[in-house]
Amino acid sequence: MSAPMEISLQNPSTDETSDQNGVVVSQHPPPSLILPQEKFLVPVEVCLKPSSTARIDDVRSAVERMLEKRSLSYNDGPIPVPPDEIFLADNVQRICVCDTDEGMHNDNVLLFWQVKPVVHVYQLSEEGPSEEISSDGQTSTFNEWTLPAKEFDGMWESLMYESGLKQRLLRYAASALLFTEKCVDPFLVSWNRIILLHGPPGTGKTSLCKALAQKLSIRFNSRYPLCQLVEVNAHSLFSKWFSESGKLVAKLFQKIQEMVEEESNLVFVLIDEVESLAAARKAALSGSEPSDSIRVVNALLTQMDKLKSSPNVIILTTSNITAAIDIAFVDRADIKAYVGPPTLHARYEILRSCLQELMRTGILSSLQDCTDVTLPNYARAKEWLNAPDSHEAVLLCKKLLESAEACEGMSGRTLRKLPFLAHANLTNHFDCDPIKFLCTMIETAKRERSELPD
Ligand SMILES: Nc1ncnc2c1ncn2[C@@H]1O[C@H](COP(=O)(O)OP(=O)(O)OP(=O)(O)O)[C@@H](O)[C@H]1O
Repeated sequence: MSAPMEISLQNPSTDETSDQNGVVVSQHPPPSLILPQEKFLVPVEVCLKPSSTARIDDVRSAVERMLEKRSLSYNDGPIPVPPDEIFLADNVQRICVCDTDEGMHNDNVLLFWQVKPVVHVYQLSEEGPSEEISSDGQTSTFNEWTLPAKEFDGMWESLMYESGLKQRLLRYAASALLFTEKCVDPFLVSWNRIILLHGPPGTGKTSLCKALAQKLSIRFNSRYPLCQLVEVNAHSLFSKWFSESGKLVAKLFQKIQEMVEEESNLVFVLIDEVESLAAARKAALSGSEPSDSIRVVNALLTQMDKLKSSPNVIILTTSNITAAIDIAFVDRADIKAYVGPPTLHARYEILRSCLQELMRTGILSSLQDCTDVTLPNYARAKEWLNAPDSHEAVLLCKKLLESAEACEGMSGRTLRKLPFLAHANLTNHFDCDPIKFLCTMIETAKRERSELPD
């Protein structure tokens, strides 16, 4: 079997090395140019093996020592554990560098001497969700997870948005937790710890909320060793047994209050389809819904208001309605972010990750002489547009861009399904050449688009 290879059209010169994106990196820092205070903080996330019983502090120190010995550039992505690091090899599942694009201004690369790594060590919870079922025995009113949870592993990285959205949410939450931590007087500076994500169906709003909670549970685990996510389905609170609904809300919030009372707990409350509250209130006011319904909405809003005074709660809400949602607490959301259908850039990245997964699993054949291909990101793909087609990777990249263009208007959910549909459309499942596959995918995309509602 041939060795793993990354695609690079660049040949590094003699005394320079090339990092995983093919960017040429000088091995020699000019220390006189960089002052220590200019170092950029780069999060490094370290996931422990499920079997590991190592102390978090010991692992953190071992990773910090290992990183000090490293002398390459920092890019988002995994860092292999060196085989001679026995303690780390025994305990660590993976080490991942994050958010380096924040610090890359014009240089397009962060060199090791420009960086101060901030190491976060965590272990995934394998408990799974615990579900609370309403007394009709059918609807689940809320799900609860201990974070970071195995189910949400990799979710943050899989979500592709216009640059800035994910970082904006992360920075907002970090500021909110810092203000709370420092006991900033809310009468003087007010902030609510409420986020509303709104936009069309299938654009990843619910996933983004869960992924954000997971990320924060990793980044803030030294301050909050226990993190929980409670997912409330707003619809299910309007039980068909109306008198039950009030009880459901009371039960739900009693549970959340108990979690919040422990000040080392960080609690995320995710309320999906928040517009159903507004709809219920409107219908109740117009007389078409029983008054019990409005009592439930009001009870919920009162409870949410109470929760806001707890410093260790972040409320995440989603809505498919993009027009203003007229309910009191959503008005108070600090961040109201519109999450729209993916742009060309995001579509390319979503399809790139799909293609890589199909190559990794052997469903599609890899490029000649490569067993493990990292396809170029969007910026590099655009640079390759004028390169000659003689290189198979260039051809693949151009086809991938063409596929992303053919998917205009599709939601992230549809895009993630498209490679599956394209595979099912192949006439010969055993001839899995990636370029032919992309041609079929373009056809499939055109057909899917023609079937989209106007
Ligand atoms: N921007 C994106 N990048 C990558 N994947 C995406 C994106 N948007 C959606 N997806 C995919 O679509 C799936 C569905 O997303 P999710 O259910 O979170 O969307 P939603 O906006 O909450 O939908 P709805 O409003 O219908 O509940 C996700 O699991 C994810 O795989």
